[in-house]
Amino acid sequence: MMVATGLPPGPALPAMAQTILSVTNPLSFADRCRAKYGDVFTMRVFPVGQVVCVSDIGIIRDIVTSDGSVFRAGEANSVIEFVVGRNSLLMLDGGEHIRRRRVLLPPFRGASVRGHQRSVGQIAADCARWWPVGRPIRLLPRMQEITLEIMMRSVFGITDLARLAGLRTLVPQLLHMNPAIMLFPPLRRDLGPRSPGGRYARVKRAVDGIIHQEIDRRRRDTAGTTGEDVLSGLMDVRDEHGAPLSDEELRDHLVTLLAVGHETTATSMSWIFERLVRHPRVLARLRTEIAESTTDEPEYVDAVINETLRLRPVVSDIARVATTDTRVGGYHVPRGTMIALSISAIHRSPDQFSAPEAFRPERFLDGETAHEVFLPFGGGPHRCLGASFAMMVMRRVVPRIVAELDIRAARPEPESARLTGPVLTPSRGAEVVVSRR
Ligand code: HEM
Repeated sequence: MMVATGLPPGPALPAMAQTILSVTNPLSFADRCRAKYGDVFTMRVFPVGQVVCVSDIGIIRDIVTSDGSVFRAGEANSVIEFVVGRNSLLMLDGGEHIRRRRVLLPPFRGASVRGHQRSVGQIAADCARWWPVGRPIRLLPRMQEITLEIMMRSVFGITDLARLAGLRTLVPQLLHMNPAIMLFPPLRRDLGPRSPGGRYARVKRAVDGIIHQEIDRRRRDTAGTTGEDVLSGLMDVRDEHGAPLSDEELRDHLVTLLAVGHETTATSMSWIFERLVRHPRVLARLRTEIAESTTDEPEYVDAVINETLRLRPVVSDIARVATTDTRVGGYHVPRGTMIALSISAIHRSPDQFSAPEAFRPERFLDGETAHEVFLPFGGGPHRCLGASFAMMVMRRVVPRIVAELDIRAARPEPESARLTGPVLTPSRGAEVVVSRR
């Protein structure tokens, strides 16, 4: 194959204009670029610089399943190391990543995840009970309340009311930081209580304090770590030398799970309702299937979840950095280049899905959808560790809400997708009106 000498072509717009378009209108901007430049093109995005965007399934599969020697996730995620810590899976690649990931896997296997089903459904019902009726509400913050509660109880296993109350206030501040802190590392310096870095450091210290209190409590607990929650599972694991995880590792893993698990799942559930209220036939069938199903998990619930993850994959792009000079799609890509692998483009490609823009959950029941091109949780060594957990949460929360509430759109126009950090969110926060059934 001929190797072109420069980076792939891409839009000539100023970097700031490309940045604004890729945040406010990511799907249609990327579609326009693809239509003009093909499946591999270069965008210029502030503050990263040149980003090679890929929407060819073969290239994506090769990069995602590679061993991390050339295309690394750790480098691509380094911007959040100051939040999640250096032991986080998000910072690692290669052998070290595989070793740590193996240690983290047991609490995320099917049987362990199923243990949380009952409490998850109850948390959803308890939260939804307080939703105001008869006027427009944004579902996104309400779904975030539900998933935060689930993370605190099922993942952290916290029961102490003061700690729960503390995290309820602090976690949103930790995760919704001032974007300037993320973009400009010098701003992270603690220059006193009123500086952005000082405020952030205070929140982080408070969250870490609560996590360490919880870890200490478990270590002191003479009954041992027999809880059902993920933290108990992590405290039980031993590495290949028989050593338990250090407090610092436990903290980094818990904050990572919170950072990547809570908003992704909440946003997916918001998109599910954003789509459902605009597709009354699908909502009606879902309601009937839930009411009449003889199993705990009607197939149609999964089909609705999957169809939403297909059209609105909350992680729309998987990021890697090339750590040596290499080739991508016949182009020379220099070391240090950021690569964005577009899940949303694959999911909406007419080559892979018939009538790709149509919201039609049935496509997941009639065998039309090939497993290899449905990638909402990524693939390869970095595939989402919490995929089963996220699916379990959505399978419990969505039917509970559908069964207990009537939901309609607050406005007829569909919500567009925009980027909030790395997550594809509905532009009006999934605005609906609910009433009790
Ligand atoms: C609908 C919800 C979710 C979606 C769509 C999602 C999607 C993803 C994707 C696409 C990746 C791969 C990133 C890459 O290859 O670089 C990923 C990684 C990850 N996810 Fe999820 N996720 C969800 C929920 C969760 C939950 C609930 C948890 C944990 C409780 C979780 C934990 C993780 C972790 C730890 C990784 C890093 C894995 C590694 O690098 O080995 N995710 N997720």
